[in-house]
Amino acid sequence: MKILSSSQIKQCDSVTIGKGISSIDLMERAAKACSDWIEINFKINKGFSIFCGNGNNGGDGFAIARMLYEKGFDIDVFIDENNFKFSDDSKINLDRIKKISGIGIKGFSEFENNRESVIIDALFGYGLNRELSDDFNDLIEKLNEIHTSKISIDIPTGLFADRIIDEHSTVFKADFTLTFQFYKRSFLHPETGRFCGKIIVLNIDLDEDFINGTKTDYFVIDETLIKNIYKPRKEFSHKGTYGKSILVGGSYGKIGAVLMSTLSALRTGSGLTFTIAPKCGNTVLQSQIPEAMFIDSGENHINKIEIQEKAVYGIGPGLGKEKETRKALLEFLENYTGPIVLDADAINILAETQRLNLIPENSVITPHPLEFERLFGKTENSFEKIELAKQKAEELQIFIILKDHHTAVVTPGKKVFYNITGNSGMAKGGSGDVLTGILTSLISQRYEIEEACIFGVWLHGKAGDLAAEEFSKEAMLPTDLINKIGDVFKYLS
Ligand SMILES: NC(=O)C1=CN([C@@H]2O[C@H](COP(=O)(O)OP(=O)(O)OC[C@H]3O[C@@H](n4cnc5c(N)ncnc54)[C@H](O)[C@@H]3O)[C@@H](O)[C@H]2O)[C@@H](O)CC1
Ligand SMILES: Nc1ncnc2c1ncn2[C@@H]1O[C@H](COP(=O)(O)OP(=O)(O)O)[C@@H](O)[C@H]1O
Ligand SMILES: [K+]
Repeated sequence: MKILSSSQIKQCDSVTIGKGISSIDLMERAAKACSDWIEINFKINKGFSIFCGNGNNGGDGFAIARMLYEKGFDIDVFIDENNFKFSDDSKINLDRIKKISGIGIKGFSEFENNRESVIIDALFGYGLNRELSDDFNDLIEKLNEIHTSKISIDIPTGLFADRIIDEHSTVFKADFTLTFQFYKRSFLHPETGRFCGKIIVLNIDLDEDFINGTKTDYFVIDETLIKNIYKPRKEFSHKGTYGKSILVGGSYGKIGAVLMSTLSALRTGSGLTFTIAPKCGNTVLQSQIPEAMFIDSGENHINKIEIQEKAVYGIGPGLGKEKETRKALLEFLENYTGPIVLDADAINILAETQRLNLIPENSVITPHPLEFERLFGKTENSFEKIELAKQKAEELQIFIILKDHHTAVVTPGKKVFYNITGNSGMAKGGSGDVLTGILTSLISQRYEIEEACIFGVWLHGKAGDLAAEEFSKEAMLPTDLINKIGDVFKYLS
C-alpha cells in the first residue's frame, strides 16, 4: 500500500472530487465509514463527546455526530468558542446538526469530564501546518488526562502526516485512529506513532488512477503485497529446488542464537540447511536440529568461514567478536561475491573495522537502532534515520532492514517498506536471530532480494503476532515464534 504525503493526499481528494463526487458527499462517505466502524466496535458505549475543529476534519466530526445520533447514541459536540470561521463543508455539517435538538453544541471550555463518554478528536487532520496554539494544547492535555476510550479521526491532533514533531509537542493520545485510505508516515515512526493507538484504515474510494499514478518512495507492507510475493511450493520439486542456507554464528555461551537462526531457516522452507559454528555447539545443534548439517570452526568461537558453492549465507547471530572471528569474517567477505545476510556481531565487526565496502552488492544487513548508529552514526530522529538509510543503501547497493516496532526495509533504489506485523512480545533477545534465519532461507529459495526482505519481515512479525495470541506478549519466546511460522504459511495458502 502506498503512503502519500499530505500534499499528495490533498491532491488525491481534489482529483476524486473532480471526477464526479462533490466534496460534501466525499465528507459524508468518510463520516459514514467512521460511524459504521464506531457503531460496531463501541456498541456497548452510550455517549460520545466529539471535539471539532474548523476545517474539514471538524466537518467529519459534525457529520459523525449526526450519524451516531441517528444510530441511537447520546452526542455532545464541542467547538472553538473563539473562532466561528468554518470551512464550507464543515459549515454545512455544523448547520445540519444545529437542526437536531437532541445534539448539544457547546464551547470547548464547557466540557466537563464525564467518564462514561467516549472522546472523539476531530480537531485537525492532515491540514495541520503549524504548531498548535496554547488553547488547543491546554484542551488536548486536559483530554489526555481523562481515562476513557479515545478515537482520533484521520490523524491524532497535533501530529503532522509525514514529519517529526518537537519532542515537547502536545498531541491527542488516541486508542484508535480511524484514518482515510492511507497510512500516514508519522503513524509508523516511534516518536509519533505512539499517539495513534490501533490504526484502522477506512477505504473511502479515493481515485484509483491518481493513486496508481502517484510516485512515492514509501509503502506499507500489506497482505495484498505479500500474497503477490509468496510462492507456494511446487509438488514436482526436490530439496535442490529450495536452495542451500548456511547459518554462521554462535560462540561459547551463545550457541542458542545460531540454533534459532538455523531452525527458522528450516521452518521457512530451506531445502538444505547448514550451520557453521564452533565445536562447543556440536552436541546441542545436532540433537536439537537433526535436519541441519553441522560444520565446525574453532573450539569456542569461529575461526574460519568455509565458502561453498550455490549457497546463501546468514552470518552473525551469537558470532562474538574474537580476533580470529573478525579475521575469518573479513577474509570470507574479501573472497565472496554472492548476496548474504549480515546481522548482530557481523554488523558490529564491520562497524568497528569500517570495512563496509566489503559487503557484497545486493546483500541484506539487519541492524537494530544501536547497530545502525554504530554503522552509520547518530541521527536526530527516526525520520532522519530513514533518510540516512536510503542514502547508505544506495551508496553501498545493499538492502538495509532497520529493525524497530515498525521495521523498515530500505532498498538500494531508495524505496522504504514499513512492516505493520509484530508486537512488543518480540522485544526479547533471540527475535532478531529468527529474522536472520527467515531471510537467509527465503533468499536461498530464490525469492528476489527485495521480495525476500519484505516477505521476511512480514512473516517474522506475523508469526510473532500468532505467538502473542497463544502465549501472551509477556510469555511468548522467540522459539514460540519459530513454531508459528508454519501457521503463517497455512494462513497464506
Ligand atoms: N473533501 C476532502 O478533502 C476530505 C477531507 N477529509 C477530512 O479533511 C481533513 C483535512 O481537512 P482540512 O484540509 O480542512 O484541514 P484540517 O481540518 O486538518 O485543518 C483545518 C485548517 O486549520 C488551519 N490550521 C492548520 N494548523 C493549525 C493550527 N496549528 N492551529 C489552528 N489552525 C490551524 C489550516 O488552515 C487548515 O486548513 C482530513 O484530515 C480529513 O479528516 C475527509 O472528509 C475526506 C474528504
Ligand atoms: N516492540 C516491538 N514490536 C515489534 N517488533 C519488535 C519489537 N521489539 C522487537 N521487535 C522485533 O524483534 C527483533 C529483535 O531483533 P534484535 O534487537 O536484533 O534482537 P536479538 O538481539 O535477539 O537479535 C526485530 O526484528 C524487531 O523488529
Ligand atoms: K483528528
